[in-house]
Amino acid sequence: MIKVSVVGAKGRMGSHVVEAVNNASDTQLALALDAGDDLTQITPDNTDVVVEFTVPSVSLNNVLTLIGQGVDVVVGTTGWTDEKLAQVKEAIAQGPKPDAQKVFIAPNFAISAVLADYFAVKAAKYFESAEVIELHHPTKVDAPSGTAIHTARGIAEARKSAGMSPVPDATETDGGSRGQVIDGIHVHAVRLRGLNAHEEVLFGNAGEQLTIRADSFDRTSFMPGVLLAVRKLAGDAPTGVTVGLDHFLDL
Ligand SMILES: NC(=O)C1=CN([C@@H]2O[C@H](COP(=O)(O)OP(=O)(O)OC[C@H]3O[C@@H](n4cnc5c(N)ncnc54)[C@H](O)[C@@H]3O)[C@@H](O)[C@H]2O)C=CC1
Ligand SMILES: O=C(O)C1=N[C@H](C(=O)O)C[C@H](O)C1
Repeated sequence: MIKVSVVGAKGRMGSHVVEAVNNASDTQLALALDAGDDLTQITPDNTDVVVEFTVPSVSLNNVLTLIGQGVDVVVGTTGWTDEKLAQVKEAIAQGPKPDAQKVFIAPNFAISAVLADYFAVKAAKYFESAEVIELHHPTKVDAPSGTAIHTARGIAEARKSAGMSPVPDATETDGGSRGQVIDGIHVHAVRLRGLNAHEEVLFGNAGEQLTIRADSFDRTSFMPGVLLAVRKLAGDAPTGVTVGLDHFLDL
């Protein structure tokens, strides 16, 4: 049995993870902690893998603490920058198991979203224009979504590798309607009661358009991916920091 502790256990995602861990035949819940709890209760004696779903403002500190505790971590919280990833790598190097520590961060655990992201990167070099629209529930604290940032960066990287010019855009006045520009790709965020987590990637050429859309209607959609990551970390996942569930899929 894989012993799993959950940090952020009272949240929308954390509570689903607690249920998924309790229901799976090869995992058992160790500790379920939330804001105000002492994470140093989590040790290699009681936990094989920690799942962290909290808020972007605290996630880095939680991960650094958990590395210090010598436990492997699956992170679903958003807000990861290159600077934060560098701090995680440094903490691993200075931590109790520099050669064995595993930290896995997924912008999105839903297979639909991971595949949409993958297909978007494949399509990117064939289209002159590309824009990303993410649509979420109105209780989400961050915008744009971590997934949309990841998708935009992937498209930008593919365009750069293909030697493409910037996307065409004749806008002269913009009060914010053109969205946030991430590595040259415009990203738009919608917040609407009734939605859960959705993303559309729009590609355009003269006379044609490709739309790639992923819809997570319910948070249960993330749980197979979370459990896959837990099993990989307890098994043959690489040491160090890995970003993206695509690394654990046969794509
Ligand atoms: N990677 C993925 O597939 C997904 C990622 N997310 C991300 O997961 C994060 C959490 O989302 P939700 O569960 O919807 O948020 P939420 O607000 O429902 O839950 C966050 C939980 O973290 C707790 N928390 C706050 N500070 C804490 C601390 N210092 N230590 C421990 N717990 C603390 C809160 O009390 C709350 O229970 C967000 O960044 C969201 O974007 C959400 C869905 C899927
Ligand atoms: O907050 C959410 O709900 C989600 N957050 C993640 C993100 O920001 O990409 C993943 C998914 O979109 C749901």
